[in-house]
Amino acid sequence: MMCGITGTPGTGKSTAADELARRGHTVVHITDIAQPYVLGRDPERDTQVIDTDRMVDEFVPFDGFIEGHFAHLLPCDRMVVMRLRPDELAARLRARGYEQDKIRENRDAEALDVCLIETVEQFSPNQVFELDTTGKSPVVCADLIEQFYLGEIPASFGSIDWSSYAEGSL
Ligand SMILES: Nc1ncnc2c1ncn2[C@@H]1O[C@H](COP(=O)(O)OP(=O)(O)OP(=O)(O)O)[C@@H](O)[C@H]1O
Repeated sequence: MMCGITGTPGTGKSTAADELARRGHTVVHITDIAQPYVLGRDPERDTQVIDTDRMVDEFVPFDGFIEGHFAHLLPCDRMVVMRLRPDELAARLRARGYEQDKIRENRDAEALDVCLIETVEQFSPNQVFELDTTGKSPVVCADLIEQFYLGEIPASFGSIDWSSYAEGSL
């Protein structure tokens, strides 16, 4: 059983995944396997361009958690989409030193459910768990992810509406 953990940058994916690793689960961070697939840099978006097609083709599934923004492209059995209220997300990205444009792009993507939509397009409803992390500690987030992984809580998504946060001033 391989469970993907995806979400907008800053929602706490790697922090929760590190907690799962501390509990003894096998955890792979996509950032640790992506290097051979880097095609170059997109200066406008200040991000690396990854050959995701080749990465997906060469990926070998395993038992555990695969964490990262592209996890929903991989052959996961279950998917967790981590969410964070957009104003909180913007504050976190500001604290990380992100440029205003990048904060706005990610805040708006979170407000408009971009990651969730991409995930539900790839998986069936009984595979997707949308986790609102707002106000939850990394330990509580890891607890909920673990319970979903073990089948102790059901798939669910679609109850969040943060559209009013999109395109507002920062
Ligand atoms: N549940 C939480 N509560 C409060 N702060 C958190 C929580 N989870 C993560 N953080 C903090 O938020 C920041 C972003 O967390 P993290 O790096 O885990 O996000 P991410 O989704 O993996 O981001 P990226 O996709 O850019 O790697 C870090 O400073 C981290 O300490």
